[in-house]
Formats: sequence, C-alpha cells, structure tokens
Amino acid sequence: MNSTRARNMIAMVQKQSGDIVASLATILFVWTLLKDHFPSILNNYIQKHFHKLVRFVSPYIDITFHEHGEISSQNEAFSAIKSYLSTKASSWASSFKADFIKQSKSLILSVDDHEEVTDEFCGVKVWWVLENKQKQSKTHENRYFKLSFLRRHREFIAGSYIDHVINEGKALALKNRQKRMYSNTPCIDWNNWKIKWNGVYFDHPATFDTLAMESKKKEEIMNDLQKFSEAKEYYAKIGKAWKRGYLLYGPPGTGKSTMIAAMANFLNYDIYDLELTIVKNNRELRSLLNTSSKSLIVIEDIDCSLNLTGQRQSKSDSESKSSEVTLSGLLNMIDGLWSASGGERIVVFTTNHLDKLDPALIRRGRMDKHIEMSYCCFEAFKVLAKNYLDIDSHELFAEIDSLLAETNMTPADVAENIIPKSREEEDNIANSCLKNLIKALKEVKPIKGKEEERV
Ligand SMILES: Nc1ncnc2c1ncn2[C@@H]1O[C@H](COP(=O)(O)OP(=O)(O)OP(=O)(O)O)[C@@H](O)[C@H]1O
Ligand SMILES: [Mg+2]
Repeated sequence: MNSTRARNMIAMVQKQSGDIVASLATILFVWTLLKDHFPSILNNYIQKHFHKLVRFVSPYIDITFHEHGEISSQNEAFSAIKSYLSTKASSWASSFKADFIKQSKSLILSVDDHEEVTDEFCGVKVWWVLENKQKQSKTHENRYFKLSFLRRHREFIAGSYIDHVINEGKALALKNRQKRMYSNTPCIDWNNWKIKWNGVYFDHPATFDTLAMESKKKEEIMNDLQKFSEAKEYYAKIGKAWKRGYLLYGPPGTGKSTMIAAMANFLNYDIYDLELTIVKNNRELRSLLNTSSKSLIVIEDIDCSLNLTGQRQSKSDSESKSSEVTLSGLLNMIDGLWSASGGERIVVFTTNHLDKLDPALIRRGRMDKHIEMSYCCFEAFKVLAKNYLDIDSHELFAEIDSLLAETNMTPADVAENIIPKSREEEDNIANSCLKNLIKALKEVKPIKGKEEERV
C-alpha cells in the first residue's frame, strides 16, 4: 500500500469521528513509512492482520462494481455508474477524463482513476472511487467502482440508492449516446458469404422543425411518436409487443427519407436501413432480426425492393430475381421482430406507389399509421423559406401562395429553386431566389381544373 492510499484511508476513516478508528489509521500511516525496514514475511503477516482489524472496527462498508464480469448486467451497471458519476464529477473531483459527444454538442467529463467523488442522496453521503487493478498477466485492466458508505445506511443504499444511480445513469447514457445508422452488407465469415449489419455514426441534420409540412400534420406525427415512446407500461398492460409501423407514401422528393431522419433525431433512435434486394432468402432475412432496442427499421421503396405479391408471384418471376425473399418471409420477419425482444421498435416503409403494395403488408397492426407525403403547400414553403433564406415573410409570398395552390411541385423542387446560387448582395438574395421559384412555378403545368385560374 503506498502512502497516498494510506492518507486516503486516514481521511476516510476520520469521516467517522471514532477515536479508535483514527488511531488505527495513524498507526497504518506510520506503518507505511516504516514497513521497508521489516523483513518481508513479517511485513505480510502484520499487513494481513492489520487489515482484518481495520475491517472489523470500521464503520464503513465497501461495495465494488467491476467493469468486466461473468454476467453482462455487471458491465451494464459499471457503464451506468460511470455516466451517473460524470454529472457528479464536475462538482467534486479535480481530475477528469473528457469525451466530446458530437450530437449532444457537449463535453462529457468522467472520473479519472483513483479520484474520489462524493455524492449525497436523501441526506445520505457516499463516496465513490474508480480503482484500476492490473491483472497478473498485465494485459487486462481490472477496473471497478468502489462505493463506500456508513454501515448504518446499508439497507437504504442496497435498496434505493443503487437503483437511483443505475436508472439515472442509464437515462443519461441514452441521452448522450451517438446514434448510428446501420445497413445490411454482405461479408465473408469462415469462407461463407453472410449478411450483417454495418453501422456508421448518424449525423443527419433533419428535424421536425426543418421538415416542410403542414404544422397540424407534423404535430400529429410528433405526438404519435412521443406517445409511443412513453407507452412501455401501456403496451405491457394490454399484452402487445412495444412496436409501431409507419408507412410513408408519396411522389419522389416529398420528404419521405427526410422524415425518417427527423423521426430518428426526435426519438434518439438508431436507424437500420434494410436493403431487401441484397438479402438472398428468408433465412438470411431472419438473421437480421438482431437490431438494438430503440431502433427504426427502414425499408425504402418497398414496391421496388422485391416482387412482394405473395402467392400471386409466378415461378418465372421469382427465378428472374436474385433474391428469393418472399412476402410471407418478410411478414414473418416483421412479426418476429416484435416478439424477438422487449425494447421498442418502429418499422418504416416508404413507397412512391401505394397501390402496388399487397394489402397484407400494410394492414393496420403491421403498418399502424399511413402518412401521405404530398406536394408543397404554402405552409410547407414557409418552412423552406425560413430554412434556406431565413425569412418569415416577403412581398412575393402572396403570389407564391396562389401559384402553389394550382401546381404540383415537390418540396425538393421548391428547395432547389430557392437555394441561393450566387454571392449577390445580402438584401437581394431572398428576392432573386423567390423570383426563381415564381418562374419555375409558372413553367409547371397547372393541376387539372385550375388552368383557367392562371393568367
Ligand atoms: N418535406 C420536406 N421538408 C424539407 N426538405 C425536403 C422535404 N422534401 C424534400 N426535401 C428536400 O429534398 C431532398 C429530397 O427529399 P427526400 O429524399 O426526403 O425525398 P423522398 O420523398 O425520400 O424521395 P424518393 O421517393 O425519391 O426517395 C431532401 O434532401 C430535402 O433537402
Ligand atoms: Mg427517399
């Protein structure tokens, strides 16, 4: 034991004012200074018995939480404690490790090794320290958190305090985690081709604020998502798996993919982008069930992905495709996804052709909410004008309003027309971009029945 540890121990023991304990600690300190002058056998003998004595009279209890253990929940507890202490470390410790989490745009401080952190919960004081014992092989670190508290608080700590730390820590870790976007990719495993999820950090800027859509519709979707994410107990009560299916349909460029990114950012979920055409068969599809909890599983352009016409699929059709995934295989996969684990899952399909999809695929219960993504209306245009030109109003808005009412232009085309293309005078940018849009809108064929309204 080095002299720093001995001093720590004295400091710790003096927290309880017992005279005997303080004296023992002083003896330990003196012992640390003198121990080199004793033969090693005597040295070990004295140390062993001294520790026993200290444990016996100490008013404190220690609990350790190891980073690596046989049970996976042990590791989870370690991570949760680490997150929890990162909030406490800022006020107490003097040495930190820093991580920059891009998405939360903040610096996360965690306790450094051997740094003591004091915490107080319901008036009870506890002390945490992160220890790091090297194993004999010296290749593995053996890190653990040691929690010390007064013996008389034992029940309170084991009951309420540890629960509080783990729950708070998990919630914090979730808030600060970096979302990922996974796609299924073929890879070689033991000389066999396999398909696996491959993830990268997800950093799409789309949010519901920047999504061009009528505000009423947008709010309805946000409420639906919010209600779903908070309904764990409700789903358990009614005996349903905690899942929800969304079908986004509409012409190209109306914001279906943008909406998916906004949903992931809103809920802080990972995205699993399932490319069905490279999945060989139903067995391979089932192997992709292992998505994490809190995830959005997305199948884009489902009508183009496969010939998903179920029993109606002719043999020659299936032979001409490289993928043998069938409609029933896909339905089983989706239904299996629900029962595979307890976490919440959202499945999103997108399509440009609602009428081409088999009703079984999109029936309520599988796809609970059908959302039409449509051409740009004036309200949606105002969101784009704010995003791209940072304006809330303009004298040309009235003309744009009436032109949008009689034409079908997608938000993607509107955005393309109002995006500043040259470095003109600041004041003129909005004006010239809006004029570009008016010109483009006039060139688009009016919607049937609205022709005569246009001069
Ligand atoms: N509703 C919208 N709100 C904001 N931006 C949009 C919207 N719709 C389209 N855009 C803009 O247009 C681009 C294309 O949109 P997006 O990829 O989301 O369309 P999509 O409906 O998924 O099209 P596709 O059917 O071809 O996949 C986006 O990068 C975005 O900049
Ligand atoms: Mg898309």
